[in-house]
Amino acid sequence: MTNTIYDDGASASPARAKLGAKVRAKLSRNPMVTRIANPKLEIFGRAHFATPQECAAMRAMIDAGAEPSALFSGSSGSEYRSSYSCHLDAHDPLVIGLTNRIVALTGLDPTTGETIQGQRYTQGQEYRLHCDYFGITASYWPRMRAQGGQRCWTAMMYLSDVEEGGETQFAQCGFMIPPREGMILIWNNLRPDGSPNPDSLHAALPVVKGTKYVLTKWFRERPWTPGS
Ligand SMILES: O=C(O)CCC(=O)C(=O)O
Ligand SMILES: [Fe+2]
Repeated sequence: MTNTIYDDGASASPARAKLGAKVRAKLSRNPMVTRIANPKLEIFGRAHFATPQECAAMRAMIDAGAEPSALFSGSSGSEYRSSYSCHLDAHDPLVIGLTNRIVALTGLDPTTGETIQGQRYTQGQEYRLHCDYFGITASYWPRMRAQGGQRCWTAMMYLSDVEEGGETQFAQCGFMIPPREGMILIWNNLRPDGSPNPDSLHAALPVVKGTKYVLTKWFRERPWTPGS
């Protein structure tokens, strides 16, 4: 007899649906949070989540730590994501404080959150269309599955305005969001039933003028254990 482990990474999941409902409820009752009305995607925004001083400090952290972005698969070509990125030091007091605030805002379990990633896009740099959830046919999926499973929610904060370009475009949903310093976006990469939502497809459009800085924190369905 073989041991078959049922892989629900690409299907509906009551556990992920429950997680989605919890975060949705928490964000929906926060008067500082706005839901961006769209039938295809659950996405919320909160302006001035971080102060200009905090944003400046985090931009400096990214400038100090930036190295060319690595994509998981490595197969999409170097032009796929041309920004510079780094993992922020999880022991830095500012990073700890911000992480705590993101957790408080969303109600997500802090143990499910990946390390915050900082990214910087200079003129012409972009992050082409992609989904944040994992495809279960990808070579890295078995490892990602063991290390916390699907990415459910994305919290992304703009650390700068951008003079021109650099919008976050949700291509299937017909809208894009211009970067505003201090604003955080939180979206569900899954449908209400916990299955991956292809309409969460998004891109960081090329920066035309100026420099764009963002922080991204992805949350998994289970505690994140990168070392396992
Ligand atoms: O920089 C952006 O606007 C989008 C970033 C993004 O999609 C990500 O970090 O997953
Ligand atoms: Fe993304």
